[in-house]
Amino acid sequence: MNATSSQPFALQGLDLSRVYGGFRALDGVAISVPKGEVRGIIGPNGAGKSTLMDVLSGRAASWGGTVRLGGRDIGALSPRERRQAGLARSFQKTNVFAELTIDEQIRLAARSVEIDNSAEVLDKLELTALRSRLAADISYGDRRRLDLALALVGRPQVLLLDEPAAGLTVEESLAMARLLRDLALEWQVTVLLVEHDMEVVFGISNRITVLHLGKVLAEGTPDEIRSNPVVVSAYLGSSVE
Ligand SMILES: Nc1ncnc2c1ncn2[C@@H]1O[C@H](COP(=O)(O)OP(=O)(O)OP(=O)(O)O)[C@@H](O)[C@H]1O
Repeated sequence: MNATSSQPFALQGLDLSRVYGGFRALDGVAISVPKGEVRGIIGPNGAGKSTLMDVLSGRAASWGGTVRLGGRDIGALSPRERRQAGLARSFQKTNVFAELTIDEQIRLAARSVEIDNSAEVLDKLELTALRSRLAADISYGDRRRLDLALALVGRPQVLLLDEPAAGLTVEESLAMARLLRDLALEWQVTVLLVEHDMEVVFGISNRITVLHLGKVLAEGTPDEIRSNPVVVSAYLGSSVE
C-alpha cells in the first residue's frame, strides 16, 4: 500500500525534532503513513515514542519539523484544532470521567465534532449494552474500549494510540488488536500505535517503525523488522522469534 503523489499520505512527519535542555529526544524523524494503514511504533524505553506522538498530536510545547494531515500542514494547529481536522489521540492512561455514564461521555465528545457517529461507535466497540452505566462501574477492559470510543467519535482520519493494550489480559489484548485491525479496514482509519505488547504490534501492523535514541532505526513489514539484525541486536533480542 503506497501513497502516490496524487494521493497524499494520511499522516506525515518530516524532520521532526524535540530537544529537552541539550538532549535530543527526537532527532530528524521522518514518518509517512498511507491511508488505512496500521503503523506500529516500537523501540526501547526512552527511544522517543511518546515524544513523537506528542509532536504529531500538537501536545509538544516546542518542536521542529513539519506535520501534515492528508497533505495539509497542521503544524500551527492546537491539539483541539488537530482533533477537529481529523487527528484523534487516545492515551495510555484512560481519559474517561468516572462519574459520567458512557452515554453522557460519548455525547460530550460528539458536541465538538462535525459527524456524529456515536451509535456506530458504541456498537462497534460493544458498549451499547453498557451505555447507561457509570464509567466507575465498568471493568478496566471496558474502560479502555470507552477511551478508544471517545477518540473515534467524529470519524477521525487518523488515530494515535499510546499503549491501548496496557493492563489488559492476554485475551483482552488480542481482542483489542482484532478490533483495531477491523476498524482500519472497515472505516479506513489510519492508526499509529505505540505498544510494548509485541504480539499485538506484530499481529496487526502493516508496517512498523523502530525508534532508537530519537531516530528511526528501521522501518518495514513485521517480517522485515523481525529479521532485521540491527533491530534484533538493538531492541528485540529473541522476544518475537
Ligand atoms: N519533560 C521532559 N523533560 C526532559 N526529558 C524528557 C521529558 N520527556 C521525555 N524526556 C526524555 O526524552 C526521551 C524520550 O522519552 P519518551 O517518553 O518519548 O520515550 P518513549 O520511547 O516513549 O519511552 P517509554 O517506552 O519508556 O514510554 C527520554 O530520554 C526521556 O527521558
